[in-house]
Amino acid sequence: MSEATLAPAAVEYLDLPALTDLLQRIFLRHGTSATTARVLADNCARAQRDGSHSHGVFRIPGYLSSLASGWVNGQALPQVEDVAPGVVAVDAGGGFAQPALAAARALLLSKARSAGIAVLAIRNSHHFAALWPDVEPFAEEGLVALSLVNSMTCVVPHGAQRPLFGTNPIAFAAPREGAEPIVFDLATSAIAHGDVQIAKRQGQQLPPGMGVDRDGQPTCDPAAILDGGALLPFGGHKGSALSMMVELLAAALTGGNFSFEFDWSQHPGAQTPWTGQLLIVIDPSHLGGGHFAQRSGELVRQMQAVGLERMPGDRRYRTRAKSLEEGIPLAAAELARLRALAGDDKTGDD
Ligand SMILES: NC(=O)C1=CN([C@@H]2O[C@H](COP(=O)(O)OP(=O)(O)OC[C@H]3O[C@@H](n4cnc5c(N)ncnc54)[C@H](OP(=O)(O)O)[C@@H]3O)[C@@H](O)[C@H]2O)C=CC1
Ligand SMILES: O=C(O)C1=NCCCC1
Repeated sequence: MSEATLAPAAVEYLDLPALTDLLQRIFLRHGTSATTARVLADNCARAQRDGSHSHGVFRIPGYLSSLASGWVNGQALPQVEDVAPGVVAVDAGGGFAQPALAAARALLLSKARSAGIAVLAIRNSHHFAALWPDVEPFAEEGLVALSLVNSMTCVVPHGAQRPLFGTNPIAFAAPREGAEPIVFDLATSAIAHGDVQIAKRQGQQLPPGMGVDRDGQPTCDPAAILDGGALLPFGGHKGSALSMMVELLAAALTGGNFSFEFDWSQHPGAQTPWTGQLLIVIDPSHLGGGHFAQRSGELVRQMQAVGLERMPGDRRYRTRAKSLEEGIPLAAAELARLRALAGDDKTGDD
């Protein structure tokens, strides 16, 4: 059937509280604690609201199969350690990274405000989400935040023969006077693993330069990358160096696993990387005369004056505004699957 004769997929709209509630009930029904269900649902619903499609509801089956396989502990109680005036550590207990961050957040914030800078080292944790939700709220409170998390071996270091690094994202958020925070959040691979999975599902080819097949040959076929192939770092040796830095800061520094160190082969269905995460939070009121938000606003104005039309984060903020106005669009079939997973549809297959 040609595209022109295809009926548009049916779409339904939920507001943020309704989607969060639905996702929370799914997590609860599949073995997480109430806190973990609340934190993950909030994270995932906000990703969907902002159009972070590779890390929104697309991830729910992976969360659930990882829980079902016993790979990740949905009941873990994060242990927060007050290490030094500017250092907080958390042992996530083999649970998710986001509840660990939530448990340590107040202490991290008060240390950053009093010392000017504070570091949070999360270890023994699973991060399966977008990274911007971890940093953006700090910038909304006037702080600068940087976070790094490593994932699972699927990226060939520049100049190497086989994969070793994860897709290892870096997210940064800074306050800006009179506007939303400046935020970027990017995988250090040429493309996120989730986007390769989505391309495969949709039968699309990738642009050149994203990955290699099982023989190390360049390919645009997402299936060849996922089936024994690998991704490449973005920007050659430069992205590769940043990915190495993420391994060092998110794993070696926190006490977490490198992307190549965990073995999930005995847990069919496991998809969540068991690694570590680092967050650095700076209170700019201690530095630079305390005018950081004005200065960042000035920088953006100058970037616009030389022709910049789109800042990192603009697409998300636009999608967020549209979602708040119209509701969060979800394919009707996807929403039906989510409702079945929550037990809302007693005839549904979950
Ligand atoms: N948990 C994990 O282990 C992993 C998670 N991820 C997540 O995957 C997600 C997607 O990553 P990735 O595919 O690298 O992200 P993208 O390449 O889509 O975007 C990266 C950043 O660049 C911005 N951007 C994109 N296009 C432009 C442009 N033309 N001009 C200016 N800025 C632009 C984006 O802003 P905007 O958001 O507004 O589009 C975003 O901040 C991230 O949320 C990341 O955290 C990735 C790897 C591993
Ligand atoms: O898209 C990615 O790349 C990843 N996202 C979640 C964790 C695994 C890697």
